[in-house]
Amino acid sequence: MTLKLGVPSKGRLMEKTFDWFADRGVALSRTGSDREYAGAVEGIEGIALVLLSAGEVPRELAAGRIHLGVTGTDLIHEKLALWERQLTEIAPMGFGHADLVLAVPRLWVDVDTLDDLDAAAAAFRDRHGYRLRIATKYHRLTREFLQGAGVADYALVDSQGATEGTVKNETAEVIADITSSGETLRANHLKILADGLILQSQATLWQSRVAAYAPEDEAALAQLLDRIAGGAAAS
Ligand SMILES: Nc1ncnc2c1ncn2[C@@H]1O[C@H](COP(=O)(O)OP(=O)(O)OP(=O)(O)O)[C@@H](O)[C@H]1O
Ligand SMILES: O=P(O)(O)OC[C@H]1O[C@H](OP(=O)(O)OP(=O)(O)O)[C@H](O)[C@@H]1O
Repeated sequence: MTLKLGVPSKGRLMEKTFDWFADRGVALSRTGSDREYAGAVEGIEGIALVLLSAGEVPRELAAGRIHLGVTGTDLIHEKLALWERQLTEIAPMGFGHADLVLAVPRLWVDVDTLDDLDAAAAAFRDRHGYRLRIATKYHRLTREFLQGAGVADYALVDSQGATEGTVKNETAEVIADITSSGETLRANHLKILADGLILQSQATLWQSRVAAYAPEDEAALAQLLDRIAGGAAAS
């Protein structure tokens, strides 16, 4: 058996994940051609690299097909209702910081809080005959948050990307999406509700509690946890 480590296969999360492990004496690399999803781990024996989409890491951890995985807190909390039973959080990694927020058109001058949104949602329904639409890919987290806030008069619209564009495209009035620099919200004339922070996320290393661990996997894991406990080497 080998200990399977799942990491995002491309983009900002992959590069920063590789740097984070390198700082702890574990070299992750992509092997083969640019387009081949194959990788290698050097520095600790018995670990295999699995390259996959950040969005699929939660499912693979929960199924026990990978032992360790890197992805954002947002994706774990959204996709795994029972994540605390299925996973252990090993280490927040200090990058991939993003806030999941509720945002409304900047032109809605009377709507700055969840209470305002609640009132606006009722007025919207009266005026238009259908519910205020909130576009998001974070269905569970958004529903839970709005339930906690007592906002019920809305309909979720699925948006798997370019969510901020849905307001201009008139397929939604409100969005729940992640923001980092805030540029995308600003460019799309949206503002965050004052109490509209749903979740703060960052890239995190998770361990599956349901995967099978052979003795050699336990040994590789112990070595890796030692390196992580030792922190980043001074560069
Ligand atoms: N602008 C951003 N700044 C920082 N972190 C971000 C940003 N956008 C997304 N993230 C984080 O990166 C992780 C992956 O995001 P996302 O689901 O958008 O994946 P992706 O890069 O589109 O890859 P894939 O489509 O393969 O899943 C999430 O945890 C998210 O919080
Ligand atoms: O606050 P900012 O720094 O502008 O970043 C936020 C944007 O980044 C992510 O989009 P991504 O680039 O992953 O594309 P997507 O919308 O297709 O998911 C996110 O969905 C926001 O749109």
